[in-house]
Amino acid sequence: MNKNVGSALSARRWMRSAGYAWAGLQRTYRQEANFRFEAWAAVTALGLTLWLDAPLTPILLVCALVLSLELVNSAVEAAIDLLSPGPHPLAAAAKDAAAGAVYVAAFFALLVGLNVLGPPLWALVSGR
Ligand SMILES: Nc1ncnc2c1ncn2[C@@H]1O[C@H](COP(=O)(O)OP(=O)(O)OP(=O)(O)O)[C@@H](O)[C@H]1O
Repeated sequence: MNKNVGSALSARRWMRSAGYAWAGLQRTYRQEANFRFEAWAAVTALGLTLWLDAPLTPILLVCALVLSLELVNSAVEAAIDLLSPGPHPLAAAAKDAAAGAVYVAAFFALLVGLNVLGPPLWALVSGR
């Protein structure tokens, strides 16, 4: 196959996959209150980081981790609801573990946030 035709096809495939991913993000944002809360918490944390001129990389990483895990948690919930509409101990185990992953990430994200943003915020409010 001509090299240019090949790259045009992969670019089109990539655009189509990105479209599905964007639809997944929008659907999760509409349907999951936790995802909306975490998305706005991430926007706030990033805004504060830029305003305080604090290190951006750890905040970017923990925001990406929490939001990605919430998306995976939503995917697990949807798959379990499809596969096991009635109660089942394995369905509970899968959903609880996926939810646990989000909480572990959120807990450590909170610690990173306090560690990175706490000192400059404290200096600002205490006037030091
Ligand atoms: N099919 C099932 N069988 C057994 N237990 C289930 C089942 N579905 C849900 N559960 C239990 O209920 C809990 C809540 O599940 P649910 O699907 O309602 O998620 P949720 O708490 O509404 O999450 P979110 O708020 O993110 O949508 C699960 O963690 C699990 O313990």
